[in-house]
Amino acid sequence: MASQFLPRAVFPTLDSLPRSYFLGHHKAGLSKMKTMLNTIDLIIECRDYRVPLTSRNPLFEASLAGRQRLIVYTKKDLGSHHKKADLKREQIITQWHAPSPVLFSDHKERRDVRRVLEFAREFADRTMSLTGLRLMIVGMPNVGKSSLLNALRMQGVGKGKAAFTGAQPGVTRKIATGVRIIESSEQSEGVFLVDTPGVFIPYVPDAEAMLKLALCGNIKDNIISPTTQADYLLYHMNLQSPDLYAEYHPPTNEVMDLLGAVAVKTGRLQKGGTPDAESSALWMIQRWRTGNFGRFLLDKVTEDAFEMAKLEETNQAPSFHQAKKADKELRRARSRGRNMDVS
Ligand SMILES: Nc1nc2c(ncn2[C@@H]2O[C@H](COP(=O)(O)OP(=O)(O)OP(=O)(O)O)[C@@H](O)[C@H]2O)c(=O)[nH]1
Repeated sequence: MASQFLPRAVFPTLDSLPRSYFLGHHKAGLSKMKTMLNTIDLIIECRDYRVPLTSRNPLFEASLAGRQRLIVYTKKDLGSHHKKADLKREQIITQWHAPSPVLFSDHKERRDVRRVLEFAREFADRTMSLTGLRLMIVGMPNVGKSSLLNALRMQGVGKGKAAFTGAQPGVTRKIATGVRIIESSEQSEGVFLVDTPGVFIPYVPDAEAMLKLALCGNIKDNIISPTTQADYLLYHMNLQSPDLYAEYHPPTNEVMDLLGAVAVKTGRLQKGGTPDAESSALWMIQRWRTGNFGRFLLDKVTEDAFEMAKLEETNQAPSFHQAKKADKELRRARSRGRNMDVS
């Protein structure tokens, strides 16, 4: 009888992974956001549905504190199957943030976009500002801010794209002028939404969190080796079901075996017919990011998970200075060829 496949219960800790991706335009964007706060009536903070704990950026808590905020979990279509368990999970996430309002969105789903618009409309009606309401959309790089803005504008005022979007982070580099998403009415001059550049966490103490953010596309694909990301994806796919990759390989914990099979099946071969592991890894990652290798979360959602994560963050949080120093040391060590990551 064939032995039963056992997925890895934990992913090995990769201490050598970079933990920072805090770029110049992130810092500049955040400073500018702070100076604009007194002209903003409501913040829409976007987080990724697949990583509801990990895509929270503590910088926003510190910098935008005291402002009214709507939290929108984007890319719902990549994590939800619209089943009972998904609704239960969404209830738990909503409770994490009480009393702040929370919505879940797929930018292509009219109903989800309408809910965000309705929230903005009601907020505008309550505020009764004669000069119009100004909203600012913030969040990690590539979380879907500009896509949501475009969807809100299309549905709200029937106008096309106002912001560029793209599959890699860093498409929006500067804070734009507000775009109208709701027409003026008797009560107000309408609602305007200001797009902002994505801002990454200055230092991510947990290597696994960095892998999650890489897989979700919050950092560029060349920061962490694609084969390491694919290995982490394989770890999660195995926890869901090895059937997710059944057309390529039988259940396995060996990423190179799977990548070899993917390379052969998709024609990703180098000279002499050797499998191109890196390009196969990138292909796998892209496929998952478009919902074609399983739709699932990388964070575990439980009632107390949010409080626990915040507590851990307080215990772990190094200062900005420490974070920068640690990252510099790491980069130096990597360039000397020590502490290479597993791939
Ligand atoms: N499946 C799915 N993809 C989405 C959704 N929202 C955005 N995306 C995709 O995610 C990628 C990033 O979207 P953007 O809107 O450019 O993200 P951003 O947050 O503005 O990115 P930065 O400019 O880096 O800050 C694009 O490829 C979008 O098509 C969503 O709800 N579902």
